[in-house]
This record gives sequence, C-alpha cells and structure tokens, in this order.
Amino acid sequence: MLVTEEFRSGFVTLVGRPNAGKSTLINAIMGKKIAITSSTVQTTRHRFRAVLNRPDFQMIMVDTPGLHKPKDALGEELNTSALKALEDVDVAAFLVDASKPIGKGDRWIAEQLQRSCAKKICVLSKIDLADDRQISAQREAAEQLGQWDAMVALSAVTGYNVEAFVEEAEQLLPPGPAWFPRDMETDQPLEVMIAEFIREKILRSFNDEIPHAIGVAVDEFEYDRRKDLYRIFAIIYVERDSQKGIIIGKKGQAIKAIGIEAREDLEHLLGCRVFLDLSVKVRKNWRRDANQIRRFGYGDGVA
Ligand SMILES: Nc1nc2c(ncn2[C@@H]2O[C@H](COP(=O)(O)OP(=O)(O)OP(=O)(O)O)[C@@H](O)[C@H]2O)c(=O)[nH]1
Repeated sequence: MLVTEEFRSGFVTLVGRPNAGKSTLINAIMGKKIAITSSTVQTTRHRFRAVLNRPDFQMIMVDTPGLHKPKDALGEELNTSALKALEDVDVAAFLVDASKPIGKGDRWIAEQLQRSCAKKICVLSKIDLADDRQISAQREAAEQLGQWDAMVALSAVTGYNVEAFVEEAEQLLPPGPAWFPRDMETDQPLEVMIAEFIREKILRSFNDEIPHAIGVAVDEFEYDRRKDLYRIFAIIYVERDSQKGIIIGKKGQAIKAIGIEAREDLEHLLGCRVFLDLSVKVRKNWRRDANQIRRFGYGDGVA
C-alpha cells in the first residue's frame, strides 16, 4: 500500500472494570461480532486485537479482560494480561459505566493509567441507561480521576457517539504505515473464536457459578468442501460432576439448546453450514492451574 504522510496507525487499548462495555464497543466499531459479550462479569478472557481499516488510518484495538480484584489464578492472569496491554500502546481508552457510581475499582484503574505514556481517552459508556443529570455528574467525577486527552460519552448499543470515539482516537494516533494487512479484522485464530462463541452461549444461559467454572476448547474442526460444511467437535470443561449435570440438563435439553444457539452464530461467522458436536468433561479446579489456563489460551492468549 502507498503510505502517504497523513496515514495514521496505532494501538488503542480498551480497559475498564468488568462489564464496562469494552467488547460491545469493539463490536459496534467493527460493525460485526468479533468479541463475545454477556452480562456476566469477566466475560473476556482473551486479550485480542480487532483491526479497524479505513482509507486514511488503521486502528488496532486491544480488548482486555476487565480489571478487578483477583480471586484465583485465572483472575490474576486476566489482570496481568490487561495491564500488560497498556505497555507500548498509543492510546488507552478507559471505559466507565455512566449508569453506575464511580468506585474504588475505577479509581485504581485510573491510577494505573496515569503512569502510562499513552494518550488517554475517558469513555463514559452505556449512556442510554443514564439520564442527562447522571451523565453530567459522571463527567465531572471522571474529570477528577486523571488527565484525559479526550472524553466521549457514548452508547455502544444504540450506536450514539461511537463514530465520535473513533474520530477522537484517530486524532491521537501517530502518523505511520499500517501494521497489519489491510483486510485483516482480528488476530484471533478461528479455533479460538469458535470456542469463544460457544462459551458465550453458556454464559448467557446460566447464572451464578457455572459461567466462571467453564472453559471451552475446540478438539477438532474440518471443512468439508463437497458439502460446504464445517464439522466442529468442541469440549466444554467444568470443575465438578454436578456442573457437568447442569450443563447437560434433563435428557440433554440444556446442552442441546446451547448447541442450537451456538451453531446459528457459527454459521454466520463461517458463512456456511455447521455440524456442531459438544461434549462435557470434568477437569477438577482448572481455574487454579496456571498451565491449564494457558492451555485454554486465556489471559495472554498464549497456549
Ligand atoms: N444498555 C447498554 N448495555 C450495554 C452497553 N454496552 C454494553 N452493554 C451491556 O453490558 C454488558 C457487558 O458488556 P461487555 O461488552 O461484555 O463488557 P466488558 O467490559 O467487555 O466485560 P468483561 O468481559 O467482563 O470485561 C452486556 O450485557 C452488554 O450488552 C450500552 O451501551 N448500553
């Protein structure tokens, strides 16, 4: 590609408390589902990149696991991964949920951020859930948290001001050539995306302990050119026999429903029919086992 003087490119890391809306914002910017989202905190376990290609810039967005007080090895790995993503980035976007009071967690993240050399944008997210009074109070409170190069109040669900965020971030990117191929949208391997799309359906189907206790791995996937069909064999790992029973459900109803929903999403992602085989295995206490966490690719995404 011809690099003109005006072309800008660089890395924008999104950080915030769990559930602040980071993954939803990335999907809204990309105009398609790249990241999984759910109301369960700690949905994001992989640090991955989504690449926004426009004629005059390339913006590489880094989604990070929500920063929080870690309770186990998985939590620690996720925090380390998110903080690491602040090193060597051009822009850090700090998401603060506009509909919730600013808390200790937000203050701690803001402090970490102030140490980074990156340009900083404060994003007030989910403003569709807040009224004008709340938004302006949140704006004032966010200004007290640190020095920001820009502040944007937006809703990733309605799309309001999403483009304004992109424009602000673009202005803060340095001039430079594209770092990634111009047709690339994410650095997540297909296998990882498939496992994540399946995990999302489980997060959305169960409350409480189950979402945190599961890990999903693709055991095998192959494309049948003749039938234009992907055959995918995936394993859902749980920590206890009782959890296995819950995932499978009465007469296999629960796992069947997960399979149907996941298959629809995967057909959209892969652009062809999908045969999906899901099985459930117990791997005791995998969340305390750093090696197993890495095997799943959670945290740094390094298997
Ligand atoms: N109403 C509303 N809901 C939103 C908005 N953005 C995100 N959400 C919801 O908030 C929840 C969390 O969104 P995510 O994008 O998964 O949040 P996250 O910051 O990536 O979460 P972690 O993976 O836990 O770090 C989901 O249920 C989203 O649908 C928004 O602009 N408006």
